[in-house]
Amino acid sequence: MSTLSIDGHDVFLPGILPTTQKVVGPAVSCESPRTDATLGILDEALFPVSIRHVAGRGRGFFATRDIQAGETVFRAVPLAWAISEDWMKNTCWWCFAYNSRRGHPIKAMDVSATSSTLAMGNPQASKKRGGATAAKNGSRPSANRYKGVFCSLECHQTAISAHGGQEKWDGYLALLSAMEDEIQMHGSQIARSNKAREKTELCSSTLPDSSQLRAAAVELESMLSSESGEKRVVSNYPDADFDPDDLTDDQLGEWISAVWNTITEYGLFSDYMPDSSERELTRLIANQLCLSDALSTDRDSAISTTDWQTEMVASSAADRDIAPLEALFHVKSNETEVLRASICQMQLVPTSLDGCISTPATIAPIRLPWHPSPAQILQSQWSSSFQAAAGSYSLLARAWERTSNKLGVLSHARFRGVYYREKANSFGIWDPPTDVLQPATLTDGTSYDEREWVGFSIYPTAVYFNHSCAPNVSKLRHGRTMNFVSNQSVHSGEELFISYGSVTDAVSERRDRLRDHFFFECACERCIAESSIQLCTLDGEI
Ligand SMILES: C[S@@+](CC[C@H](N)C(=O)[O-])C[C@H]1O[C@@H](n2cnc3c(N)ncnc32)[C@H](O)[C@@H]1O
Repeated sequence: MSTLSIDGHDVFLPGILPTTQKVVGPAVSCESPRTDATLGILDEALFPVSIRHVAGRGRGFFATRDIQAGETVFRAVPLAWAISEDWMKNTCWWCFAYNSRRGHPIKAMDVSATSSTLAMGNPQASKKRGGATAAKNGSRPSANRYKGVFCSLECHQTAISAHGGQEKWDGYLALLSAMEDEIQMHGSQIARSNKAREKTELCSSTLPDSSQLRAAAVELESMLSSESGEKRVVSNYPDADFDPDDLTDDQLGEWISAVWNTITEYGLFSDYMPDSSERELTRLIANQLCLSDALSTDRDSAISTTDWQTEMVASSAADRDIAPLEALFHVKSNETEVLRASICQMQLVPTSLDGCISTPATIAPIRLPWHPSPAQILQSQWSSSFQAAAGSYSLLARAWERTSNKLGVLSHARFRGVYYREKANSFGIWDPPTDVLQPATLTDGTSYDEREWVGFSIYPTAVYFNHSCAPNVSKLRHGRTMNFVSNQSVHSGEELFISYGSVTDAVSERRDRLRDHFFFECACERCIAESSIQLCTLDGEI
């Protein structure tokens, strides 16, 4: 346990892993993405695109020559994926083929679960078959049998080898089963406490004032120190006139890590059950962590840009069906954007005595500064996105622990490094698989609304497509492969855009949606044009 003294306050720095604990897999951390100004042209013979920086949008794909409508400008394969809860039995876990009526014939069961299923019906059989193995491994067998389904034996075998062989594949299914156990065991209890929490949050008038908050924090801290025999947390209080925009990303990042240390140390939010879409994201992360264990046990993130470029191009070639792990290191993490938005929403310390709660007097814009205590964190109104992240981590970490003898330690930094890269960068897997802009353009007569959302997946080499509400590129999925096809002619040097969602709504709805789901203010040409028209109309009315 480390402590640091700032302005006479002991600042608690927990969460540093003991060196004896093994951390496997890639060191994906919360560092900023590599800027890769040098990514440049990929391979013109293969794809007519380059990656360049563009003011206000970061990196983007640009045409390196004139492109005709209907040309494939890029192709990508996934690094990790998760099938939606609703269609687990109907969607092939490898090629994403969807069969809504009959499901798929090949079922791959979690073998660790077999023993516990037997245990429930026949303890003797359990002892003989699986119980001993589970005991030897030191892991608890799951009560839930997780079954992957496949449309063919070939898909089944390919998935197993992609995961690093039968043992690792079994480990992945065991992890999913353990998550399912956690969901079922804690589900109803957690739903009750979520409801109670919502109720409290609605009654914002019941928020404690600053002296109550301090008293609660001091009480909790003294309770914790008397339990552990040492003084563990001393929190300080920030200046009241603080503006979160004064913080640099690095300062904010430091503060976020400190908050996560407190959250994980005290198991805060461990009673928060993520909703079904968060649970799907958590499964995607589970898949990515298991796959990365198979893909690269010892490699760290220090791969050179040139090697990565070669890998990126190679992974887009037709014979690859899994993206290189290194590509994930280049994906932009959205953590600071999400948390900046949260801080603005946080109503933390009442600054006046008349009961009016103002936006937080929160973080002093200094070194590492305000270290909230568990009581402060629990009594603050964290944004739902923060609760969701902490709840997802807690769910995965509990399941992970049950299978941890194989998987190493899941630190919050490792989880966040993946979570905030995959959260707003994954693509939905839809059936029918064509990303069309107008329902009328569907050739098979299916309407856009009838498309089924069967899961989602991260295609880390394709995340450089920025969004436009009038995109010039459409996504066309062919099995696991995502093809990016121009839907109009594009001149050399122009940027290539896809759409991140429905483009048929009004400008304010589109922008709200992009802000809520993808954490950015859309600055596409169409939004700018339509919002200036809106402003003119408003002016006219006034
Ligand atoms: C999937 S990434 C696209 C690649 C990204 N530009 C990068 O450098 O990694 C999505 C991010 O790009 C930026 N972005 C994409 N489309 C945008 C748009 N229309 N207006 C403003 N920012 C956009 C936002 O920062 C968003 O969070």
